[in-house]
Amino acid sequence: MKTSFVLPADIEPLSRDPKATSPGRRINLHHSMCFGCGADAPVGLRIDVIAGEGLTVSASMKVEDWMQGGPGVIHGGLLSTAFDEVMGTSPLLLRMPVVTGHLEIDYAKPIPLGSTVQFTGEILGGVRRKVYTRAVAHLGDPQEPVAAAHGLFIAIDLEKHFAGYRDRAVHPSGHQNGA
Ligand SMILES: CCCCCCCCCC(=O)SCCNC(=O)CCNC(=O)[C@H](O)C(C)(C)COP(=O)(O)OP(=O)(O)OC[C@H]1O[C@@H](n2cnc3c(N)ncnc32)[C@H](O)[C@@H]1OP(=O)(O)O
Repeated sequence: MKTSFVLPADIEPLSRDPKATSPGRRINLHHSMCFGCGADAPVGLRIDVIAGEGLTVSASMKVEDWMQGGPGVIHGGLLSTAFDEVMGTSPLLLRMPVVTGHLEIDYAKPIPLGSTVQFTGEILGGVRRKVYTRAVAHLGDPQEPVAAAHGLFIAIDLEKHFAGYRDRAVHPSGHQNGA
């Protein structure tokens, strides 16, 4: 699939953390109200990202009617959100919390409502705090990708990064902190 994404020349291999989620198990370190993965989010993708071997992950997502963009097909921005979730979860195999720094999507074919998108993702390597990832989406035949993505994720200190925002967090009860 064509892409304009270029990996840096100084990219280095990264290693799976020995305590990372075992292959075949859901990576579940995020929170329940997340739009991408949360089970309690009132609207969301509810994507389960499954650890694979090495630095790989997989996921699937049923394309529901509310995800429509063009008539009968998924909205492209929503697909990019799914890629963000799949790739953004993968650095937890390094036991490294990250946020998205840069995301690129290559759309190859329309994705019909009612289909199930299968994602495979992998960590390609890193430079300092930067983690480079790639993911591919297909509808059942891995030889027929419908889209692919590259993501650059930046390692963060979770407490510092979200300091000043946590009082706005919405909880499953529907209440905000302090409300
Ligand atoms: C925790 C579990 C996660 C589970 C799954 C989550 C999936 C969903 C993920 C998301 O959607 S996160 C929400 C969207 N992203 C954000 O809100 C991030 C907003 N941006 C920031 O907070 C800051 O810009 C950021 C933390 C990414 C970086 O700021 P810093 O001040 O900490 O670092 P700095 O600016 O020095 O950048 C660090 C390195 O990244 C590079 N960099 C940063 N942004 C870049 C960019 N956009 N493109 C290319 N490189 C970038 C930067 O050049 C530098 O490279 P070098 O090491 O080579 O100097």
